[in-house]
Amino acid sequence: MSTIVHEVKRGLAGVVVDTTAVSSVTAPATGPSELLYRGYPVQDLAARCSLEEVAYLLWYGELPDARQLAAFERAERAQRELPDAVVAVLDALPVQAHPMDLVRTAVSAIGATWPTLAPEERTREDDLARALQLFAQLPAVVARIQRRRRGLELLPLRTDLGWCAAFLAATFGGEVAPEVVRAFEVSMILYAEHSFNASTFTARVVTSTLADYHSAITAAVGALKGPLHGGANEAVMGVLAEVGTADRAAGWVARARAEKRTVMGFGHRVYKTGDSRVPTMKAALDVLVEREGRYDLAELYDAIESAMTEATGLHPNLDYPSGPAYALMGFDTELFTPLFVMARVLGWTAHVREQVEANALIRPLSEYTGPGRRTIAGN
Ligand SMILES: CC(=O)SCCNC(=O)CCNC(=O)[C@H](O)C(C)(C)COP(=O)(O)OP(=O)(O)OC[C@H]1O[C@@H](n2cnc3c(N)ncnc32)[C@H](O)[C@@H]1OP(=O)(O)O
Ligand SMILES: O=C([O-])CC(=O)C(=O)O
Repeated sequence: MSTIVHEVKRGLAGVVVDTTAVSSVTAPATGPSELLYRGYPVQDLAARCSLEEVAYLLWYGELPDARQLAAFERAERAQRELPDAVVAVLDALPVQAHPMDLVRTAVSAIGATWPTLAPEERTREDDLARALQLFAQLPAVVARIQRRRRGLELLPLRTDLGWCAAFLAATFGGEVAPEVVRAFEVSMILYAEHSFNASTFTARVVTSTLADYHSAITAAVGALKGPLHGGANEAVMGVLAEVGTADRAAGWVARARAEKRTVMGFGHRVYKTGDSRVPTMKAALDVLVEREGRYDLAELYDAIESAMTEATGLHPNLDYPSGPAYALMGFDTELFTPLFVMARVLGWTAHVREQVEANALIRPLSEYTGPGRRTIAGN
């Protein structure tokens, strides 16, 4: 009997599994990397567009004109209130449950308020209606989780404000300063999409079985929770707290290296010369540092980055600046990855549709390494 030996690509590293027109990540071995959403550099989108415009771009392929944007915003604002059934599910769960567990449950519960369609009944319009409702309602879910954790009275989502400003107002109350809203919006635009990362790939795997939209997104939330992926923005705060002060950074990094520890917020599967999104997010963080006078945090941030790059050659990824930025905005650390979900639902949706429209079941092979053929004892 001949044994077939497959070439094993652990972690699918370097494997191109499909095409995509949603975004491109260019990461040369030397020189700067680049991220384009449907052809537009993400830095330009972050500088010039609202999150709603970026949502439209990712889902429809083009930036909206004024009329299209107004209609999109109107439809989004009209759906911000959570269905009673979803509120009941969320409020029945422990207040101190991890917010990612609550968000994952909320996505699934929102999905259960929609009818299940046979695969042949599924349409692009219906999926995008589900996606728009989820995008509109995630701010209510996350604001509710944050305020319940703090024992604060819940606030309704205002409909006279854009998605970012309405979310921040519902989370923190009162008028949120425009520079804080802008820093938050930049983070959302940077987090919105990143090709075949683990959570997006998860959404595509689930979609490839012809499962529904909310099943794909619920699974993607689960994949994002892990600290090697979206959970790193939460875990970065542990690194900053452990190091404590800038003068301790070099010694801490040397010890982490000796202990072969993974330092959260550094390294990337694709970017090896630096994450193209980091400078834009660092500039947003700097605005918040200036506003809050937290120069100690900025010094600590820089000291860890320098020590890591010098000792390991690893560069920060987007989670490194976004973690402290969310802390300075006033979110609990456990809320950081749910914020990532709120943005990445845009990219997941675009990929779900791309997968549906040119589907091939995703089912790789494995190389078996267990015992050879054997007989059950006594037979
Ligand atoms: C928005 C995002 O999701 S970005 C990613 C967020 N995740 C993190 O910040 C978690 C920390 N980073 C990591 O664990 C990794 O860099 C990953 C998982 C992101 C990428 O990992 P991979 O592509 O598999 O890189 P790989 O593990 O091959 O790393 C190459 C080498 O660098 C080391 N390395 C990579 N990242 C780190 C890190 N953050 N800290 C310490 N060492 C690291 C690895 O141990 C490995 O060393 P070795 O060759 O001696 O074994
Ligand atoms: O692409 C990746 O592997 C992780 C990442 O940066 C993202 O999802 O934004």
